[in-house]
Amino acid sequence: MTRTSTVLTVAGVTLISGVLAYAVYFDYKRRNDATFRKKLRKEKKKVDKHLARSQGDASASLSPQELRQALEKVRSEDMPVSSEQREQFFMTQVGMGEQLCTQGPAFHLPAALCFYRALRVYPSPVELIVIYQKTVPEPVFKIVMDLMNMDVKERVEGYYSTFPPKDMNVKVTQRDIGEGKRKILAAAKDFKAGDVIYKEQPVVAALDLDLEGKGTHCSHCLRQIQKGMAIPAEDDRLGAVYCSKDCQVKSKVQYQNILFGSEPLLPPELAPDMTNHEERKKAQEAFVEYLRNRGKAVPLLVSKFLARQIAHETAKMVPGTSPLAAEPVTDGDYTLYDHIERLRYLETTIPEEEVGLVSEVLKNALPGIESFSSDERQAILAGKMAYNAIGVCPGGGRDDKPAPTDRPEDQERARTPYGTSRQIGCGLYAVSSYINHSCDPNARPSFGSGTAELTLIANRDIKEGEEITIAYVDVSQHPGETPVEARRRRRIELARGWRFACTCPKCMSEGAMEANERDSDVPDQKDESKVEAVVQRLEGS
Ligand SMILES: C[S@@+](CC[C@H](N)C(=O)[O-])C[C@H]1O[C@@H](n2cnc3c(N)ncnc32)[C@H](O)[C@@H]1O
Repeated sequence: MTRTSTVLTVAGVTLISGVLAYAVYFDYKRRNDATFRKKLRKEKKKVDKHLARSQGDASASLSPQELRQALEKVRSEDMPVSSEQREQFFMTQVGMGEQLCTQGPAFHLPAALCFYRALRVYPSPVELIVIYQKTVPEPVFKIVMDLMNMDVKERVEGYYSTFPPKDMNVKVTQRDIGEGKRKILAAAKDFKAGDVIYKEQPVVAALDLDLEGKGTHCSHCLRQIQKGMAIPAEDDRLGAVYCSKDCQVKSKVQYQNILFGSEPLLPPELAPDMTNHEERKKAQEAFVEYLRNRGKAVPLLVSKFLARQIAHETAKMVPGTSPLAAEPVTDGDYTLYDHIERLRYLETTIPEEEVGLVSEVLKNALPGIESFSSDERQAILAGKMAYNAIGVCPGGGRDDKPAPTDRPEDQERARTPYGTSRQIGCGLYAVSSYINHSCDPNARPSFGSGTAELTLIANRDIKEGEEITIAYVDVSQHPGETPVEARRRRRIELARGWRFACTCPKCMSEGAMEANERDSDVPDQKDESKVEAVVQRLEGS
């Protein structure tokens, strides 16, 4: 068997037999996540070393400029769109690559470019790399790996040059904080007090559990619904209702059907219906019961995020899927995973029961997908939601939220200057996740449309380049509270919720004035774990 037929036969099994949607999730993840990138670098080193031991080769001495030029050329080419076109393109490129390989070292680069083009359209790049490794001559394989590394690296490093989108008037930069750097959101132009800095839709949002299923608020955009106007979900174990057809459809295709509905996820021609409907219903009912008993938003946010990612990836592969399912968070090439990957998170563990319930729901919707929701992945996502979610408080929020029964340190908090006790729900926002806290913030989140759409408003004039801050907690001085008590209250809340000791200018200057108190209640910023100990001590005092 020739090399060509080896590549085509092995690869063709997946291509021709129709790609099962979930294969892509794992490859996509690996292509984008840190572990995969590490693996790539290791592979590259191995090949480099081996080539260095063998005789010098023309292709081994390609300069980074030559490589970049070649990569840019491939990137500028149009990609085939339909699955048939992609399949045809793949076959042609692999065939040409194989032929060019036989023409000698001078043709190694063009050969590698053909293999690289084929790799770009292949749904399971990791699998294909393994195949290439076994079938493509080593110097050519090395160039393919170099191209892949450069592409992935530039994609990763180029993120903040296109995100946030220019029309949001902000940028993510870094600020030196002595013992390291902290990411900040900075103004990209001057703003006047009262200006709208930007508006942002959530990546995912969830109603507080006491409102979910009550029929009073839209489960998708969180808008309050007038009595009698709620549109019930067609088929939903959580009892979701919507304010409009638009919200109903978006919710269904982005996550609701996967988590709480009963329609098959893939069309029968792509995959026979693999679900056991009774089991799927049972798994969803168990998850809903858990959500209701736990009463916390984070598991719902995590499961909605996972489902949205699955819907998003599936939509890319399945012709005829609603474009709403693949609706990007921002324009551009970056996906949900790119956005969430860069966010900081709180180290957390989640109950084994919760991991199992979410996995069961996903597995019963699309068998095989459960390995996408490992306990580690769910814990990281939960930590990201807990760290970054913002409380949704239209009109300043509500005052009928049931008082929490958990111990103060176990209560769920979302970042909001109005106080978590006033929110109707919370959301994860790709851009607003980067806003740091200040006890004297220069901006505030507002929900003027009555939905989870966040409008960031300037509290005072802000100069281009200045850091934008919001208050994560209620930083006002309450009636009857001294400034010292107010400072202590907000700092305890910050430490309990997000485990950091606030270093905003207001805390620093007040702290300097209250030097004695600072010694006892402001822990060393280097060791955030000490904050918890301080909080415990303060609680007892
Ligand atoms: C949601 S993230 C904000 C973006 C973050 N600075 C980053 O580098 O990605 C929140 C985290 O930033 C840090 N942070 C935000 N405001 C702070 C403040 N006023 N003082 C100290 N740390 C702060 C804390 O570690 C906090 O948990």
